[in-house]
Formats: sequence, C-alpha cells, structure tokens
Amino acid sequence: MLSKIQPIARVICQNITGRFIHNPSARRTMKSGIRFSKTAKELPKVVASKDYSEPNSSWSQEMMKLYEQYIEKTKDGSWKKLPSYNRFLVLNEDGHFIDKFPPSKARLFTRNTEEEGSMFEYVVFANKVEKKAVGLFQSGDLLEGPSGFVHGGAIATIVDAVSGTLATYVAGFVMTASLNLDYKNPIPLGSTVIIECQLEKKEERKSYVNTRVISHDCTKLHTESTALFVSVNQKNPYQG
Ligand SMILES: CCCCCCCCCCCCCC(=O)SCCNC(=O)CCNC(=O)[C@H](O)C(C)(C)COP(=O)(O)OP(=O)(O)OC[C@H]1O[C@@H](n2cnc3c(N)ncnc32)[C@H](O)[C@@H]1OP(=O)(O)O
Repeated sequence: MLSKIQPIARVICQNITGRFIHNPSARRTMKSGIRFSKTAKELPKVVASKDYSEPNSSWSQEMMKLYEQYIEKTKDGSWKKLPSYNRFLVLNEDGHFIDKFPPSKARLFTRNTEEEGSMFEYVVFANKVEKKAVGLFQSGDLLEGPSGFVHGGAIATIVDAVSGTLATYVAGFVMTASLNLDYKNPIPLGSTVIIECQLEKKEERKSYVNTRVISHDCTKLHTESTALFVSVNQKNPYQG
C-alpha cells in the first residue's frame, strides 16, 4: 500500500516540537529531505498504516449519519476526507523516514489510545475552495470534566486539532500561536458535535481560523473559537 503513495514524500502524522523548530541545526537539515533518507529507518507498521478517522464500532448513529453525509459531499471532489494518523512523521515512497525522528512511544495527543471510543473519535473533512473544514467529534468517557460533560481542555484540544488541520491544509505546516475559546454550553459526554472551521484571512505566514462547535442536530452552540496559526518551514502534508 505504501508503494502507491503519491507524491514522493508523505507526511503521515506530525508532532514537531518547539525544540526542533528552534534548533538551528535541525532547522537547516529540515530543508533537505534527501539527506535524511540516507539514514532512513523503517517505521513500525502499526504507526504507518492505520487511519484513525475511519469509522469504528464505537461510533454512534449520529456520528455515522453525519459521516455518511460528508462522504457524499466528497463525491464531486469539493470536499475531501483527510486521513489521521497517530504520529506526524515524513516518509518517502518506500515507507522510510526522511526526517530525524526515530521510532518511539510518542503519539499524537488526540490519537494516543488504541481503545476505540474512549477518548477523541473524530474525522475531518475539508473544502479548499471555500477554505472550510468540518470535524465530526464524538467524545469518550475519558474526556470527562464536570460530571457528565466534556472537559474544557479536551474541547480546546479538539478545536486546536481541527482548526489546525484546516490551517495546515491551506497553508502548509503550522504551529498554533494563539487559541481563544468561549464556552457557551457544555458538551454532554458521549455526544457527537460538529466542529465548523472557516479560514477568516491569511496574511503571509499568519492564518486566522474561526471555529464554532455545534450539536449534531445544529440546535445548540457549544463553543466558539478564534485561532492564529503561523506557518513554519515544512512541507504541506496534504500536498506532498
Ligand atoms: C496526513 C497528515 C495529517 C496532518 C494533521 C495535521 C494536524 C495539525 C493539527 C495541529 C494542531 C496542534 C498544533 C499544536 O499544538 S502546536 C503546539 C502549540 N504551539 C506552540 O508551541 C507554538 C509556540 N510558539 C512558537 O513556536 C512561535 O512563537 C511561532 C512559531 C508561533 C512564531 O514564531 P516565529 O519566530 O516563527 O514567528 P514570529 O514570532 O516572527 O511571528 C510571525 C508573525 O506571527 C505573529 N504572532 C506570533 N505569535 C503571535 C501571537 N501569539 N499573537 C498574535 N500574533 C502572533 C507575529 O507578530 C508575526 O507577525 P508579523 O510581524 O509577521 O505581522
């Protein structure tokens, strides 16, 4: 399957730290993917192969219904379902590392468990022309804050992940520079919500994204957010 990946470099998941970005020698080598391929190591298959945003048996009827609606929208090419892996590493066409991160236990925060349904179940669809993304999110029991409701930090995490995915999709690799949230109504634990993100404007390296989290039936506004993402020197994982 990996041999079919186009184009040559494929980013399967990402977790670039501030340490890496601010390390001058790392920053220099980051510009040349070719050099890294000489010391490539094989990535464990468990990391390379699984798209965590595919439906699983924990998904509720509401989640499945919304998923199918958005899959329908992908059929004319206007919307795209974006894959979601549990690390953020650059691979070449043979499935080998082309950056300096070795295999490790590190996992993307939102994809750090194999137990389906216990934490963040989500899938992101994006529309490049309209500069929009929609995340469908079902919260698991391990995300509880106030009894019976989702923890505010977990809401911030999923808003950051979905709005950051949109920024990455339109602007290439980004870091979150600021994230502001207004919690309007609590999210019942286990419920499915829709995370609607819109790129408000892009000024050179800065991408501003506005987000609304609404209930699956669109009757309740749960959270509003504004975020600023700053582009840093990396490839766009969605464009190779
Ligand atoms: C298949 C692949 C799947 C991929 C999935 C992808 C999922 C992704 C999901 C990811 C989700 C999770 C993601 C995460 O969790 S990212 C982790 C959390 N974020 C961080 O740790 C970021 C830490 N900060 C930094 O690294 C740097 O400060 C950055 C990189 C942000 C900018 O430092 P840099 O030295 O590079 O640039 P600069 O300082 O010249 O600034 C540049 C411009 O920006 C403006 N500015 C900066 N900060 C702010 C601010 N706070 N408010 C307003 N403005 C601000 C600044 O004035 C300037 O504007 P201008 O003077 O040019 O006009």
